[in-house]
Amino acid sequence: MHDYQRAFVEFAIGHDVLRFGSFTLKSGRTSPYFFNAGGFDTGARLAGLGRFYAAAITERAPAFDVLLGPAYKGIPIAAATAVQLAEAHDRDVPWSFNRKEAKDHGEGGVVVGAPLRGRVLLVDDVITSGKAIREVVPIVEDAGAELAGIVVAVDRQERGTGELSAVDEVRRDLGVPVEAIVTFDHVIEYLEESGRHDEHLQAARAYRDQYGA
Ligand SMILES: O=P(O)(O)OC[C@H]1O[C@H](OP(=O)(O)OP(=O)(O)O)[C@H](O)[C@@H]1O
Ligand SMILES: O=C(O)c1cc(=O)[nH]c(=O)[nH]1
Repeated sequence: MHDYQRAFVEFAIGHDVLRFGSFTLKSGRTSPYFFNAGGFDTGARLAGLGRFYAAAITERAPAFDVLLGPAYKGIPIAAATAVQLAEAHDRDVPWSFNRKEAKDHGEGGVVVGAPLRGRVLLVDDVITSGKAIREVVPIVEDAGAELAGIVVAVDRQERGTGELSAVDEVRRDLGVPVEAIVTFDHVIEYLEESGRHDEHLQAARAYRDQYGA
Protein backbone atom coordinates (compact mmCIF):
# COMPACT_ATOMS: atom_id res chain seq x y z
CA MET A 1 0.00 0.00 0.00
CA HIS A 2 1.31 3.46 -0.93
CA ASP A 3 1.40 6.30 1.60
CA TYR A 4 -1.38 8.18 -0.24
CA GLN A 5 -3.59 5.09 -0.02
CA ARG A 6 -3.01 4.77 3.72
CA ALA A 7 -3.71 8.51 4.01
CA PHE A 8 -6.95 8.09 2.06
CA VAL A 9 -8.21 5.25 4.27
CA GLU A 10 -7.35 7.33 7.35
CA PHE A 11 -9.07 10.38 5.85
CA ALA A 12 -12.24 8.36 5.13
CA ILE A 13 -12.32 6.63 8.52
CA GLY A 14 -11.52 9.92 10.27
CA HIS A 15 -14.61 11.58 8.77
CA ASP A 16 -16.82 8.52 9.34
CA VAL A 17 -17.16 8.08 5.59
CA LEU A 18 -15.67 4.61 5.74
CA ARG A 19 -17.70 2.85 8.42
CA PHE A 20 -17.82 -0.64 9.84
CA GLY A 21 -20.98 -2.45 10.98
CA SER A 22 -23.76 -4.03 8.94
CA PHE A 23 -24.97 -2.34 5.76
CA THR A 24 -27.31 -3.37 2.95
CA LEU A 25 -25.87 -2.62 -0.48
CA LYS A 26 -27.69 -1.78 -3.69
CA SER A 27 -26.87 -5.33 -4.80
CA GLY A 28 -28.75 -6.66 -1.75
CA ARG A 29 -25.58 -7.98 -0.14
CA THR A 30 -25.04 -7.33 3.57
CA SER A 31 -21.64 -5.74 3.92
CA PRO A 32 -19.54 -5.26 7.08
CA TYR A 33 -18.27 -1.93 5.73
CA PHE A 34 -19.64 1.00 3.76
CA PHE A 35 -18.13 4.01 2.03
CA ASN A 36 -20.56 6.93 2.30
CA ALA A 37 -19.13 9.71 0.15
CA GLY A 38 -21.93 11.99 1.40
CA GLY A 39 -20.01 12.14 4.67
CA PHE A 40 -17.44 14.54 3.15
CA ASP A 41 -19.89 17.16 4.29
CA THR A 42 -17.91 20.37 4.80
CA GLY A 43 -16.03 22.51 2.34
CA ALA A 44 -12.64 21.44 3.70
CA ARG A 45 -13.55 17.73 3.62
CA LEU A 46 -14.82 17.98 0.05
CA ALA A 47 -11.69 19.88 -0.97
CA GLY A 48 -9.63 17.10 0.62
CA LEU A 49 -11.55 14.49 -1.36
CA GLY A 50 -11.01 16.47 -4.56
CA ARG A 51 -7.26 16.54 -3.89
CA PHE A 52 -7.11 12.73 -3.73
CA TYR A 53 -9.05 12.36 -7.01
CA ALA A 54 -7.05 15.07 -8.78
CA ALA A 55 -3.77 13.43 -7.75
CA ALA A 56 -4.98 9.98 -8.87
CA ILE A 57 -6.18 11.39 -12.21
CA THR A 58 -2.93 13.25 -12.81
CA GLU A 59 -0.87 10.14 -12.12
CA ARG A 60 -3.01 7.36 -13.54
CA ALA A 61 -5.94 8.40 -15.71
CA PRO A 62 -5.88 8.28 -19.52
CA ALA A 63 -6.08 11.50 -21.57
CA PHE A 64 -9.57 13.03 -21.50
CA ASP A 65 -11.50 16.12 -22.57
CA VAL A 66 -14.42 16.25 -20.09
CA LEU A 67 -14.92 15.06 -16.52
CA LEU A 68 -18.38 13.55 -15.83
CA GLY A 69 -19.84 12.90 -12.36
CA PRO A 70 -22.87 10.57 -12.36
CA ALA A 71 -25.86 11.55 -10.19
CA TYR A 72 -25.98 11.75 -7.36
CA LYS A 73 -22.83 11.17 -5.42
CA GLY A 74 -20.57 11.56 -8.46
CA ILE A 75 -21.67 15.19 -8.78
CA PRO A 76 -19.76 16.78 -5.86
CA ILE A 77 -16.85 14.47 -6.63
CA ALA A 78 -16.59 15.78 -10.20
CA ALA A 79 -16.97 19.37 -9.01
CA ALA A 80 -14.35 19.07 -6.27
CA THR A 81 -11.97 17.24 -8.61
CA ALA A 82 -12.31 19.87 -11.36
CA VAL A 83 -11.55 22.59 -8.80
CA GLN A 84 -8.45 20.77 -7.56
CA LEU A 85 -7.22 20.00 -11.08
CA ALA A 86 -7.39 23.74 -11.77
CA GLU A 87 -5.97 24.90 -8.42
CA ALA A 88 -3.24 22.36 -7.81
CA HIS A 89 -2.46 20.87 -11.24
CA ASP A 90 -2.90 23.82 -13.59
CA ARG A 91 -5.52 21.95 -15.66
CA ASP A 92 -8.78 23.79 -16.29
CA VAL A 93 -10.91 20.87 -17.47
CA PRO A 94 -14.58 21.08 -18.50
CA TRP A 95 -16.89 19.10 -16.19
CA SER A 96 -20.52 18.07 -16.12
CA PHE A 97 -23.04 15.81 -14.44
CA ASN A 98 -26.25 14.06 -15.41
CA ARG A 99 -29.75 14.33 -14.01
CA LYS A 100 -31.43 11.07 -13.01
CA GLU A 101 -34.64 12.37 -14.58
CA ALA A 102 -34.57 14.30 -17.84
CA LYS A 103 -35.79 17.89 -17.68
CA ASP A 104 -38.17 19.04 -20.42
CA HIS A 105 -38.04 22.79 -19.82
CA GLY A 106 -35.30 25.38 -19.54
CA GLU A 107 -32.04 24.00 -20.86
CA GLY A 108 -33.64 20.50 -20.97
CA GLY A 109 -31.91 17.16 -21.30
CA VAL A 110 -29.98 15.05 -18.81
CA VAL A 111 -26.51 16.58 -18.94
CA VAL A 112 -25.74 19.73 -16.97
CA GLY A 113 -22.51 21.63 -17.40
CA ALA A 114 -19.91 21.21 -20.12
CA PRO A 115 -21.19 19.41 -23.24
CA LEU A 116 -19.99 15.82 -23.52
CA ARG A 117 -17.53 15.71 -26.40
CA GLY A 118 -14.32 13.90 -27.21
CA ARG A 119 -13.06 11.62 -24.46
CA VAL A 120 -15.04 11.54 -21.21
CA LEU A 121 -13.58 10.51 -17.85
CA LEU A 122 -16.15 9.24 -15.32
CA VAL A 123 -15.58 9.86 -11.62
CA ASP A 124 -17.71 8.09 -9.02
CA ASP A 125 -17.42 6.96 -5.42
CA VAL A 126 -17.54 3.17 -5.37
CA ILE A 127 -17.83 0.22 -7.70
CA THR A 128 -19.54 -2.85 -6.26
CA SER A 129 -21.36 -4.67 -9.09
CA GLY A 130 -20.58 -2.09 -11.78
CA LYS A 131 -24.28 -1.47 -12.48
CA ALA A 132 -24.20 2.25 -11.71
CA ILE A 133 -21.19 2.83 -13.98
CA ARG A 134 -22.70 0.85 -16.86
CA GLU A 135 -25.87 2.92 -16.63
CA VAL A 136 -23.94 6.10 -17.44
CA VAL A 137 -22.35 4.79 -20.63
CA PRO A 138 -25.41 5.44 -22.88
CA ILE A 139 -25.38 9.09 -21.77
CA VAL A 140 -21.83 9.42 -23.08
CA GLU A 141 -22.60 7.51 -26.27
CA ASP A 142 -25.87 9.38 -26.96
CA ALA A 143 -23.88 12.62 -26.86
CA GLY A 144 -21.54 11.26 -29.56
CA ALA A 145 -18.64 11.20 -27.10
CA GLU A 146 -16.33 8.36 -26.15
CA LEU A 147 -15.66 6.89 -22.71
CA ALA A 148 -11.97 7.41 -21.84
CA GLY A 149 -11.89 5.71 -18.44
CA ILE A 150 -13.26 5.57 -14.92
CA VAL A 151 -11.81 6.72 -11.60
CA VAL A 152 -13.42 5.78 -8.29
CA ALA A 153 -12.41 6.12 -4.66
CA VAL A 154 -13.05 2.49 -3.72
CA ASP A 155 -12.93 -0.71 -5.77
CA ARG A 156 -14.76 -3.14 -3.51
CA GLN A 157 -13.21 -6.06 -5.48
CA GLU A 158 -16.41 -8.08 -5.43
CA ARG A 159 -17.15 -10.86 -7.90
CA GLY A 160 -19.13 -9.82 -10.93
CA THR A 161 -21.32 -12.23 -12.84
CA GLY A 162 -18.53 -14.81 -13.13
CA GLU A 163 -15.16 -15.32 -11.49
CA LEU A 164 -13.76 -11.92 -12.50
CA SER A 165 -14.23 -8.92 -10.25
CA ALA A 166 -16.96 -6.48 -11.25
CA VAL A 167 -14.25 -3.94 -12.05
CA ASP A 168 -12.41 -6.37 -14.31
CA GLU A 169 -15.69 -7.12 -16.07
CA VAL A 170 -16.19 -3.38 -16.61
CA ARG A 171 -12.64 -3.09 -17.98
CA ARG A 172 -13.26 -6.04 -20.29
CA ASP A 173 -16.75 -5.04 -21.47
CA LEU A 174 -16.19 -1.31 -21.86
CA GLY A 175 -12.57 -1.57 -22.98
CA VAL A 176 -11.37 1.31 -20.80
CA PRO A 177 -9.06 1.63 -17.79
CA VAL A 178 -10.65 1.70 -14.34
CA GLU A 179 -8.56 3.23 -11.55
CA ALA A 180 -9.35 3.25 -7.83
CA ILE A 181 -7.69 5.34 -5.13
CA VAL A 182 -7.97 2.29 -2.85
CA THR A 183 -9.28 -1.26 -3.01
CA PHE A 184 -10.92 -3.40 -0.33
CA ASP A 185 -7.55 -5.15 0.07
CA HIS A 186 -6.05 -1.80 1.10
CA VAL A 187 -8.81 -1.32 3.67
CA ILE A 188 -8.09 -4.77 5.11
CA GLU A 189 -4.36 -4.06 5.09
CA TYR A 190 -5.02 -0.83 6.98
CA LEU A 191 -7.09 -2.67 9.60
CA GLU A 192 -4.29 -5.24 9.96
CA GLU A 193 -1.62 -2.56 10.37
CA SER A 194 -3.61 -0.45 12.81
CA GLY A 195 -4.26 -3.36 15.20
CA ARG A 196 -7.17 -1.37 16.61
CA HIS A 197 -10.04 -2.89 14.70
CA ASP A 198 -9.85 -6.63 15.28
CA GLU A 199 -13.58 -7.34 15.23
CA HIS A 200 -13.99 -5.40 11.96
CA LEU A 201 -11.02 -7.20 10.48
CA GLN A 202 -12.55 -10.64 11.06
CA ALA A 203 -15.84 -9.55 9.47
CA ALA A 204 -14.03 -7.93 6.53
CA ARG A 205 -11.99 -11.07 5.84
CA ALA A 206 -15.11 -13.23 6.00
CA TYR A 207 -16.87 -10.91 3.54
CA ARG A 208 -13.90 -11.02 1.17
CA ASP A 209 -13.93 -14.83 1.34
CA GLN A 210 -17.63 -14.89 0.52
CA TYR A 211 -17.91 -12.20 -2.15
CA GLY A 212 -14.37 -11.28 -3.17
CA ALA A 213 -13.13 -11.99 -6.70
O1 LIG B 1 -21.43 -0.85 -8.59
P1 LIG B 1 -22.84 -0.78 -8.08
O2 LIG B 1 -23.35 -2.12 -7.58
O3 LIG B 1 -23.79 -0.15 -9.05
O4 LIG B 1 -22.90 0.07 -6.74
C1 LIG B 1 -22.14 1.21 -6.47
C2 LIG B 1 -22.90 2.47 -6.70
O5 LIG B 1 -24.09 2.49 -5.95
C3 LIG B 1 -24.24 3.74 -5.32
O6 LIG B 1 -24.89 4.66 -6.10
P2 LIG B 1 -26.48 4.79 -6.23
O7 LIG B 1 -26.91 4.11 -7.47
O8 LIG B 1 -27.13 4.32 -4.97
O9 LIG B 1 -26.68 6.32 -6.48
P3 LIG B 1 -26.42 7.64 -5.64
O10 LIG B 1 -25.12 8.18 -6.15
O11 LIG B 1 -27.58 8.46 -6.03
O12 LIG B 1 -26.36 7.31 -4.16
C4 LIG B 1 -22.82 4.20 -5.10
O13 LIG B 1 -22.79 5.60 -5.00
C5 LIG B 1 -22.11 3.69 -6.30
O14 LIG B 1 -22.14 4.64 -7.32
O1 LIG C 1 -22.78 -1.19 -3.22
C1 LIG C 1 -23.27 -0.16 -2.75
O2 LIG C 1 -24.46 0.08 -2.80
C2 LIG C 1 -22.38 0.80 -2.03
C3 LIG C 1 -21.27 0.39 -1.35
C4 LIG C 1 -20.50 1.34 -0.66
O3 LIG C 1 -19.47 1.04 -0.01
N1 LIG C 1 -20.88 2.64 -0.73
C5 LIG C 1 -21.97 3.02 -1.40
O4 LIG C 1 -22.30 4.23 -1.43
N2 LIG C 1 -22.72 2.11 -2.05
